[in-house]
Amino acid sequence: MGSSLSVLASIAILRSSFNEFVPQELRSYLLEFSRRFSSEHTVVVKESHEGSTNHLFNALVTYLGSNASCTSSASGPRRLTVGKNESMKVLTYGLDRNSEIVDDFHGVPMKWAYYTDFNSALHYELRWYELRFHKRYIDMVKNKYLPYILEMAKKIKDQNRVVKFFTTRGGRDGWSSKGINLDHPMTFKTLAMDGDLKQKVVEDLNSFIRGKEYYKKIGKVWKRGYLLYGPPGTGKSSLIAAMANFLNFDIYNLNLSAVNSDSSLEYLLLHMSNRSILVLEDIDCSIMLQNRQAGDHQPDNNNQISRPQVTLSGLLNAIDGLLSCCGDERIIIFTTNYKDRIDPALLRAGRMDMHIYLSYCTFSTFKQLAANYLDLWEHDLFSCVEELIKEVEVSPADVAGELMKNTDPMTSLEGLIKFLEIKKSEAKSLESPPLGLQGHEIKSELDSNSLNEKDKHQLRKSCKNPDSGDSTFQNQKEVKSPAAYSTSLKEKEYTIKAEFQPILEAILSKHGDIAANCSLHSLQCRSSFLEIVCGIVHTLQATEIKNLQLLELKSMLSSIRDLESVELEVGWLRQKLNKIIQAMLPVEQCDTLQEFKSENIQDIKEMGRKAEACNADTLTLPKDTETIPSTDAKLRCFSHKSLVDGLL
Ligand SMILES: Nc1ncnc2c1ncn2[C@@H]1O[C@H](COP(=O)(O)OP(=O)(O)OP(=O)(O)O)[C@@H](O)[C@H]1O
Repeated sequence: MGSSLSVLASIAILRSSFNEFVPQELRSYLLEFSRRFSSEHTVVVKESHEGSTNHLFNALVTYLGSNASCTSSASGPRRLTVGKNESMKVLTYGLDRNSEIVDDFHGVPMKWAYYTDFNSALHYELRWYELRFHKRYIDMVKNKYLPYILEMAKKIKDQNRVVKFFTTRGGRDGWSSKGINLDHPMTFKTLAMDGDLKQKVVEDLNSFIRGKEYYKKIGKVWKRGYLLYGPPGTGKSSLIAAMANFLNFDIYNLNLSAVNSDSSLEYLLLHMSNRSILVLEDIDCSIMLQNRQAGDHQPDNNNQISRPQVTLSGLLNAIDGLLSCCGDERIIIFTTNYKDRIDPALLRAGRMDMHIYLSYCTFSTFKQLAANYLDLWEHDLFSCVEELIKEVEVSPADVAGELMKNTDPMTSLEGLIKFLEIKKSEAKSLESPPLGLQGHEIKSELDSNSLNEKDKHQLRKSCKNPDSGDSTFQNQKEVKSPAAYSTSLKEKEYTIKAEFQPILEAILSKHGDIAANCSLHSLQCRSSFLEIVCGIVHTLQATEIKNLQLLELKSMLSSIRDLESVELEVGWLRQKLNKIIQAMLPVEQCDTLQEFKSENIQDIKEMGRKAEACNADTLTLPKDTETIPSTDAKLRCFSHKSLVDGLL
């Protein structure tokens, strides 16, 4: 055994010395001569092929390098190169020049050697691989082995590459050029998800990845869509990171509201790489798609030109039109806090293949979080957490936040229990609000986009009867205490006057984040604008309609138009105001007519006196033109009279 090894070693040394010391021309000649009498076939793979990069050569660098790093037998190479590339997660190996390796393919030895030669005239290093195998395997090499190398090299690269994160701010600007490394540590192991949902997602991803042939067979583009929905902090972004880490797919995060046309969207999609995840977060509020099907520039009903954006049809085409065929292994993910606000066309099967609901924290989710954060699988306090968590709605993010506060399990769990108890009492106080107007009443008043008969009746009544107290908007003093809303306001992060907080909460809970699409980016500016909205609602609530001046309402309307010009979604308030103004117009007219009437009664009396003085009836008008009313005046007098009569 020992002697045969030393013979093999000597042969290897002789061969490499031959390669190193015998000039290339002579080597080629001798090799060519020996091949004539050999049963072996040789295939040469050069670095460049027909003037361009040879992908097979690059695949061999990866494939043979990976094989060489695992081979420790005598068939392995004598010298290896090793390095760490920025785009790779691991060390990568390669054959050093004049090294050889034998790869076993279905029991057939495939003998590889790597050579280099420096061309001093061109100052260029030629590099190539040579494969030697028995002649009878020529078909196997051509049809199976070489394609296998291409596929395996791709797999090895895909497994080891660093996941990148790309983002964009505008369409034509394209994606951030190199992307940044996605260092998100979330994996399916650390992601807390209920029951077998996690398993189902993993299986779905696996069958998608393995499904290339299947997709080809059924004539479907190799892509998959997921809709992730659920309250804030339930793990939608974490699930995306876990998917990207699991598949080693790059993430392309697209803020649709920053893309200003369908063609810009096309441009972005065409410039995404394969094996990537396109993420459209908060799809319900990143863009108003429903009414934007006709074109990029859609004037709204106030004759204002809205900022050009992507249309619904543009987005649909991007997801499953011809455009979607321009890539392979693509995943598209929509996230939303409000599934019901998404156009059904976007959700149908084939576009969004799997709808995944991320729920508030359950006991099972909590246990996974406790294992992650505290290395804790059982504890006496778990039963207490289990009882509380059934009764309150807290997100995994909230629970994770509490568990992170202390590394001591007991202190951490006690902190969490305290937090859950506070949440529970907050929820109770919301269920039984103080006397007077309740939050949902404000909501329902603000909700109705059109005045129904009851509204009109109430409006008329409140205009006629100042003391009825039955106005459309109730006094703000009666609204729930701000404390009851503090948590959700904190989540939205807007900072506004304390007195407006309940109003903002009511607005956000009904209409969602109306500032989500706002063209102003800082929270401070958005908060100031939201404060204006709250101010208008407050005035409407606190003032009897009869005391509101038309002028004041019109000035509110123009403020709302300004707010809409910075993309604040206050259409609901504009419509309400318009209705109020329209309903108030007859009242205003009535006031004018009253004034008109009393003026004309004076006129009529005056004319009567003049007629008596002239000793003539009202139809025989005085000759004196200065005292005779003009035809216009007569007509006015009659029409006033008829109007006055009508009013009296
Ligand atoms: N299911 C979960 N498993 C593990 N950690 C979680 C989970 N959900 C939330 N977290 C923790 O809470 C943080 C915030 O969660 P994440 O951003 O994923 O929620 P989200 O649903 O995307 O929220 P939003 O709707 O506000 O964007 C995460 O960084 C993670 O630490």
